[in-house]
Amino acid sequence: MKTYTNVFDLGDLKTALAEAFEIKKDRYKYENLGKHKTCLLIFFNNSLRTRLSTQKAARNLGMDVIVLDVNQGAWKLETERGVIMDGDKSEHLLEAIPVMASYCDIIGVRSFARFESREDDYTEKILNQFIQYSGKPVFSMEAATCHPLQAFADLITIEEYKKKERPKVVLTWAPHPRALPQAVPNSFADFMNEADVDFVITHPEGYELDPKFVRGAKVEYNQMKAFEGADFIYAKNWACPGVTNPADYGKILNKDMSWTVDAAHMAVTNNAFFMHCLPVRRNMIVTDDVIEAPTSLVIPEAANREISATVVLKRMLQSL
Ligand SMILES: CCC[C@H](NC(=O)CCC(=O)O)C(=O)O
Ligand SMILES: NC(=O)OP(=O)(O)O
Repeated sequence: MKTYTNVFDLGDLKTALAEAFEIKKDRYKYENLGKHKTCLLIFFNNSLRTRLSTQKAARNLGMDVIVLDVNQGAWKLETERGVIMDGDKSEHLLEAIPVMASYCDIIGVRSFARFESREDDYTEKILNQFIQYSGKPVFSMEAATCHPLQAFADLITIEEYKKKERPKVVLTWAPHPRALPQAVPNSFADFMNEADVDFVITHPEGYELDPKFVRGAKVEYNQMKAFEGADFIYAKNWACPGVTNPADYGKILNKDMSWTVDAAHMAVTNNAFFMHCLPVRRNMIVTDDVIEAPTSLVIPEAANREISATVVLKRMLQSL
């Protein structure tokens, strides 16, 4: 595995799940694979789960780990080529990437959507420069349009808790005070469309996700109708993806609190499990009673981030 940026990089999902459950049984099974190998984790944005779980995964495999918060301590980076660098940015990505790559064997990158240009975000301009100029295997720790480590952990969680062979899984939009990326819902849809589930996406009009990720999923604008009979509810906020109206890309079009997932929503489901990637804005995305209920999986879901990262890093080490 040379890159991990989307579901297709993982190959057959049943095989990937088998590897995940093997690791879950003994997460140190491959502890010698990463001996004298270094994993560099580069963060352009904040993180708790990804920062901790990916370090743990690298250590499970015997790797050394370096964590760099680009905007805290390193030089501010220019990402545009051809720019006269007379401003506040001291270093260009085109030097920084090969320099950083010289100190490690595998690179993880977190670089959220910037909402300045839909084209720059949806062509993964930053992540692809690391892939192109580092010469090392690169995995996404949430880039502009995808968060595949999260979605793989979500799939593992659904596989562990499902009570039927083909569960109904609903991805629901919910309100948020900020304009958040589409990376998490995009990757969740990416994975659910390849998994053996009955997948439904529900959101207000105007929030249509990119067709590249929606693919054959059913889109239902009536949230309560979408929730009927659901086995899993996956809640997330995202800003306008700019599909219906490109000029609205990155905007907040709606803060309708009737989309907040509460007990009345969960009552029409098939006693569904509740999921969210975290961090979550309580009583915006979901009410306290729903996220604290026995059917809430947000903690085991977050714990599975160690497993998804260990599988991905194992495959990258095996490809060195
Ligand atoms: C794993 C999720 C990371 C990120 N979440 C946020 O930026 C939430 C920030 C906030 O709630 O203020 C997102 O929505 O993509
Ligand atoms: N879910 C997730 O990736 O959390 P962090 O942003 O805290 O890493």
